[in-house]
Amino acid sequence: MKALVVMGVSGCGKSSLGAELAQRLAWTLVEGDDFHPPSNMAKMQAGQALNDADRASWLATLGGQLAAHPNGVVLTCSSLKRAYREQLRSACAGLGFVHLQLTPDEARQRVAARPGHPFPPSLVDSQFAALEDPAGEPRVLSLSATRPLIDLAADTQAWIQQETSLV
Ligand SMILES: Nc1ncnc2c1ncn2[C@@H]1O[C@H](COP(=O)(O)OP(=O)(O)OP(=O)(O)O)[C@@H](O)[C@H]1O
Ligand SMILES: O=C(O)[C@H](O)[C@@H](O)[C@H](O)[C@H](O)CO
Repeated sequence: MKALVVMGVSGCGKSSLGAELAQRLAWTLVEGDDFHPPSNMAKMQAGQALNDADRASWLATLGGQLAAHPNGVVLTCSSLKRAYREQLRSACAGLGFVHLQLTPDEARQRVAARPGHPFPPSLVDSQFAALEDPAGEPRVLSLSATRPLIDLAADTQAWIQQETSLV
């Protein structure tokens, strides 16, 4: 496995774990949020949740990013719905997903504690409404997002090794 998506609702820790993993694995880090079209950023800043149409071109761009880094890539991307994950899988065979799970209250607290961040706490509920649990899909690791970052990174690394040795 040379490509991994760190997924989950806003505030779950995608950027934190993604950066840690990219450094440990010496893989390229692709921050999904950096690839939103300006219209998506404007919508979120205005307190409106993104819909399928808003996310479609963004996911296509992110699929291109995965394919562009065959030597190892960690992508941070909410990937809330199964169809979104399928779109990314179709761009990158063998793609793995690490799902950082936390409760709505925990997510709200984390998002509220980040003043200046473009994603408003008022949108957290819409993230949970859109979320389709990836458990049971191929190559998915679900972890509790409230565990220490170094433990999350270590468990993910062990899982990648295990998945890779099965190929
Ligand atoms: N394992 C952890 N334990 C405690 N706090 C954490 C952990 N991981 C991240 N955080 C904190 O939670 C907040 C959100 O983290 P981060 O920005 O990485 O989430 P995110 O999923 O990338 O969010 P978004 O998608 O909204 O950008 C930050 O303040 C971060 O320091
Ligand atoms: O699919 C989505 O609704 C978006 O990707 C959001 O999750 C945000 O981009 C991100 O969490 C903001 O920081």
